[in-house]
Amino acid sequence: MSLDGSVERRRSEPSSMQINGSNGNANENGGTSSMMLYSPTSPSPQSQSQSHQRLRLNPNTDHNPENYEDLKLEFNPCIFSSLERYLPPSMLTVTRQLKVQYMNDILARYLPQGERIRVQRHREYRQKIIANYQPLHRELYTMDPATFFVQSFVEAINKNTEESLRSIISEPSPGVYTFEMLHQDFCKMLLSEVDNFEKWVSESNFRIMRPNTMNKYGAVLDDFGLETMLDKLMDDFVRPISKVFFHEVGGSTLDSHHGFVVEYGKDRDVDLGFHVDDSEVTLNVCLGKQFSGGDLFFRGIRCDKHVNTESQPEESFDYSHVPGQAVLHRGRHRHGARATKSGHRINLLLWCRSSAFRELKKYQKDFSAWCGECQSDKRERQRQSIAATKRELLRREGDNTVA
Ligand SMILES: O=C(O)CCC(=O)C(=O)O
Ligand SMILES: [Fe+2]
Repeated sequence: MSLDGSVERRRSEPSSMQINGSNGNANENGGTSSMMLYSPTSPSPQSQSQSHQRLRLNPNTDHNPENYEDLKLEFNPCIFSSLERYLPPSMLTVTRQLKVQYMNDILARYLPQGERIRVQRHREYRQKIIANYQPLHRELYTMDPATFFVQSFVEAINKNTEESLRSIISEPSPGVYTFEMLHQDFCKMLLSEVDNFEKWVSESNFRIMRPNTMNKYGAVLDDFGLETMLDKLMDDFVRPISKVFFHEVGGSTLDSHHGFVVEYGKDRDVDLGFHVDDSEVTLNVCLGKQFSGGDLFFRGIRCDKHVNTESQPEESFDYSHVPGQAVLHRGRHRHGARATKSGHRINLLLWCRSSAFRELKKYQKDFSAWCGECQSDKRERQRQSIAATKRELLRREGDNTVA
């Protein structure tokens, strides 16, 4: 594949696309609300033996679920109370203990023990940070649109029409959307909070998890208390935009996120190899500071099957970061970041995911609604079918003439 030259040189496995996943906390909370409504495509031996354990497709809203808070359970007690409404009628009258067993078996099928241990460890990791880290700017931890965002952005979101969104958003290349978003004061404040966090990390010798599998520097904002604020950012700001521009990849059903900062420059990461994100929609906003270089390069949108296919010249697009300005793109839009040549560049990333879209994707083969390669395959099939029809018509015409 002809990728960006500098990226090919830097990476040890240049021929295959990297999937940039989060470190240790991938999709931790994505999917719990809808997963139990679907059966796995190929059931494990364990799940086959338990295939009699079926849940209702829709919750029984007349049923009043039990409280499980007093029990020591492997999963959060709230999940049991919610899940109880999905139990088959015969299970609603059995003892609480039997219900727990039944639901526990079902939940265990979806979250294997290794995964549960990892989630538990990550929860403990976060608790350790929250118990010891003293935030510098408490006002960052609660969403305040008037101080976080520029006025034009808030107004367009408040109007919440396609027209108002289009009035502030540009699409310099298909599928790449840019707009003025963050207030300079907010950028400065977030930069100093990140500095403060990193100072605490180094002074306390705390071993932190980096944001993803490709960056050696940067920090996960969700891990030091900003999760609730970033949830609001996704729910109230990214989702309304994604509903309009990324509907076909679950833009209207984004329900979990991974929020972090990446850092480039001297003593930090230099560039970022060609990759796709573990997200349906990615929000990338430059926070500053002074820098040169660091452009994003895009090379077309692809589904899993076509992720390593050639890109077309018209799919190449370079974007220069501007502090405060947001770039919004599909996670499957192949991209990377060129070397930051001088100064220090820090960007806020919010990988937004849709558990509903991920479930649906398992049953789909044709992604021509958004994958560039599926689209050209489809065009080719249509071209061949038209050519075959024309040949057939000509043949019949010939037959008629002879007759
Ligand atoms: O450095 C950038 O701006 C890109 C970061 C990115 O693509 C990512 O973290 O997934
Ligand atoms: Fe990325």
